[in-house]
Amino acid sequence: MLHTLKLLLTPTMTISRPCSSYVSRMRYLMKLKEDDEVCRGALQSGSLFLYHKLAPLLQKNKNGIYQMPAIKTSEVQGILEKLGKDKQLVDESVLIGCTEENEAQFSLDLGEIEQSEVEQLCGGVFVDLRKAFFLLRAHEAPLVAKGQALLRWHQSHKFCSATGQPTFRNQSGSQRVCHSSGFTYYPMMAPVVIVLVSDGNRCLLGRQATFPPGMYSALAGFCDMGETVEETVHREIAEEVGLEVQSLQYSGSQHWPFPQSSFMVACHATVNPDKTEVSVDKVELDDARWFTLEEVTEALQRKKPPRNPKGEPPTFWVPPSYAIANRLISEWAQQQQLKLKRS
Ligand SMILES: NC(=O)C1=CN([C@@H]2O[C@H](COP(=O)(O)OP(=O)(O)OC[C@H]3O[C@@H](n4cnc5c(N)ncnc54)[C@H](OP(=O)(O)O)[C@@H]3O)[C@@H](O)[C@H]2O)C=CC1
Ligand SMILES: [Mg+2]
Repeated sequence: MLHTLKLLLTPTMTISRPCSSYVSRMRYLMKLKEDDEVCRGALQSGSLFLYHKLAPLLQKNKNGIYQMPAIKTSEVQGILEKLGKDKQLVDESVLIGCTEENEAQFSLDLGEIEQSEVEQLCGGVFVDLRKAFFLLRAHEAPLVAKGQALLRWHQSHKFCSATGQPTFRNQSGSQRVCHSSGFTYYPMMAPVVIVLVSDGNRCLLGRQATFPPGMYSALAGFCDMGETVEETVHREIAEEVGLEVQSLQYSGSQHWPFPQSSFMVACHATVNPDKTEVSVDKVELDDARWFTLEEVTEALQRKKPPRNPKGEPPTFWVPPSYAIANRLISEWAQQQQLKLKRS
């Protein structure tokens, strides 16, 4: 049965694409990761998101909204030919997903080509990823981050760490192999906990010296080898602000591309309301303090870094909506408002 399927999915044939369910899309993507020939065929009929030195290409539509354009592979090959480049460059694309109609989507970095030439022919601009996050609509941010993270991983894993020999990727880019050691390398994310601590009435937010002025966020920290998420939460809160977590509730997760790929596990935590004195670890944090519901509600309404009159202390604001920290802070504010309504 599997053999028959393989024969049917030759690169020159188009896979029949009736309205796809989630399961069929996932199975299709699995197939593309496993079978280089099928993936090559999907690349030819699919589309590409372009990057230049890891900065994604954005286009502004006629309504002034920025989008990350998906450009047909054949079109990109045409652009490469116009620029006198080898159209086989598209083979360096990495698979990042597929549309509801099972059209495969890839990302490709054209960093070796003059940036302005590509921008001119594509009718867009390459924008730093952090800036792109602010410009794109929230649902596009995960895709642009995933594309960049995979390209970055390939760029920094060209050699085997055991033998120093080159590693070779499969067509989809889901792995790299060292033929000398036989090691297979997979794209990795570093697990990180992000925690919104509450004492029942206030929430605790901190800022690192590198944050923009006035921005406070939920506390975060990398998981140590061998730790559970629960253990990391307890340790990080003890280390960074000197408090003991009493209870913990999972909220959600997010892939975070900065500075390298992290897997953010977001939780709400409570501490004993009689033991809330904060002792900040000044190596990790510039400041950490308790905020009231009123302060947090106002900060959530400030969409962008607020402008400050010279000499005034910076206005308090929180990370934008694409960051999972914002979700934790919004959830806490909603819970507090509900509590107030009920009392
Ligand atoms: N999406 C969101 O809403 C938010 C995301 N974040 C992200 O969470 C991440 C972790 O937060 P942060 O408070 O900095 O973490 P930590 O509190 O763990 O402190 C960072 C320090 O941990 C050490 N460290 C241990 N393991 C790693 C690793 N795998 N990669 C990098 N450093 C490591 C480094 O110290 P040393 O070099 O001394 O060993 C580093 O300076 C950051 O990448 C940040 O961007 C943070 C807040 C909001
Ligand atoms: Mg931290």
